[in-house]
Amino acid sequence: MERNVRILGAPTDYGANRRGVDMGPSAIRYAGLAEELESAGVSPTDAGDLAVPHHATRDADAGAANAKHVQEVEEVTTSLADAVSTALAEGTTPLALGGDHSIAIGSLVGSARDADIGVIWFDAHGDFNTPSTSPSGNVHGMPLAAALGVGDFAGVEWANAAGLKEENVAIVGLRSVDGVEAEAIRDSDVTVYTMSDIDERGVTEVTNDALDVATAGTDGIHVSLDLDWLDPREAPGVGTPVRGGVTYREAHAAMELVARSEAMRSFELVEVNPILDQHNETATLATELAASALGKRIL
Ligand SMILES: NC(=[NH2+])NCCC[C@H](N)C(=O)O
Ligand SMILES: [Mn+2]
Ligand SMILES: [Mn+2]
Repeated sequence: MERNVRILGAPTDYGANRRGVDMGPSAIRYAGLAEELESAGVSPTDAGDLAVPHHATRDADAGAANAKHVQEVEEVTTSLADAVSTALAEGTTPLALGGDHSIAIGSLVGSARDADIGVIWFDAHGDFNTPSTSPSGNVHGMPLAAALGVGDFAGVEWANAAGLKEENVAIVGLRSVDGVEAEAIRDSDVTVYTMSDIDERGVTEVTNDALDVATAGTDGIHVSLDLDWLDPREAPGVGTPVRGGVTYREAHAAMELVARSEAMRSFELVEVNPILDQHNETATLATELAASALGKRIL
């Protein structure tokens, strides 16, 4: 049966320091997302953009220094969670377009609402900070901890993805982690595959292991793809680039394994920042990787 994909734009940069990632949904659409998805044999429907609160000033309205704009993040992720769970209930695969990575809280809450899910987090970063451990106060460094209810996020209902188990979460491509954040990840039951693991074992074996972790006993998986997972040479248009990421080919290989698993129930592309990009190449890359994850084949 043909897969119907529902595109959900989440044009927010409240979770990030550098402005511009709120233009990600437009950039990804203009790069030809719908056509790319059609070439993968899926039918996309574009549900447009979620409403994001607007401020005339930003820094002055940031709120708590240890969790900047958390009010706005709550608002956006709550509506994204509803849109994701509605998309799933109506038999479509939600594809959220960020926006910064804080939107993952909404994707995870929505995807976990009526199912037991696993998660693969393709990212240079762990995004496992909490307000008390974050060096920056930027919520895009916290969504995984938020959804799992780690530390300060315990019992924070709007942020916790009900029933999501650390045992079913895999981070792939990690190469930048803060001190206390690293301890929290080590103390958790989340499985981490660093770039060194990819160097040693190859992206295929690592991704297959991550798929095993995320699918074990679950109804399906959420795939969160932060474009800074790739090397900045391939994906320059991101706010927090880190050298030493995966190549274009490695990224496609991983996405093709995601497609082959047929386990993906929800998906997101985050952290594309057109202001920092060159000729929309990072957005274009995002569309190509989405097509691979949704089953595009050469022949
Ligand atoms: N989704 C991202 N790009 N996250 C970057 C997080 C960077 C850093 N660890 C922080 O907490 O601020
Ligand atoms: Mn990242
Ligand atoms: Mn991230």
